[in-house]
Amino acid sequence: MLARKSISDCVIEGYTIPANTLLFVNLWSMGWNHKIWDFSTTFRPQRFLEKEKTAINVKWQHFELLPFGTGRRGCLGMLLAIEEVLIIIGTMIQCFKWKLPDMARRRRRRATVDE
Ligand code: HEM
Repeated sequence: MLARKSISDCVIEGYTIPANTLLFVNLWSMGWNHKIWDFSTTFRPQRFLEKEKTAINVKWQHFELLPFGTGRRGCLGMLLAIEEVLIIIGTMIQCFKWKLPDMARRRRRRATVDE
């Protein structure tokens, strides 16, 4: 959960936020928001590679995607983490045989048909 304190009085989308208010950013809701993401409830990692979305990255500039937070208190380990995740996933793919459990396979088939 991202949390920040407002440093001064401000108005956001018509809501007055007094200085020193603790604000929580609902990242879960942003990730599932169909106004931001097509088929937001479907597991489609390729969405990040698709043409219209390629301009969006995780490096603090695009507020629709904030796995590492943003601003002054954004994740200090982001660049290291991005490298590490690639190595970890690559190693796991190489070293194990992967398959979905039956239930997930059925759900995935249904999701593909719905699209
Ligand atoms: C996939 C891996 C990681 C994810 C998703 C992640 C995510 C996050 C998030 C969401 C925050 C809070 C940011 C905010 O409040 O705006 C954070 C803070 C932080 N992360 Fe990470 N992180 C990851 C890996 C790492 C690694 C590998 C390191 C260090 C080597 C690291 C060091 C830190 C530190 C020091 C903070 C606190 C920054 C501050 O409060 O000023 N993180 N991280």
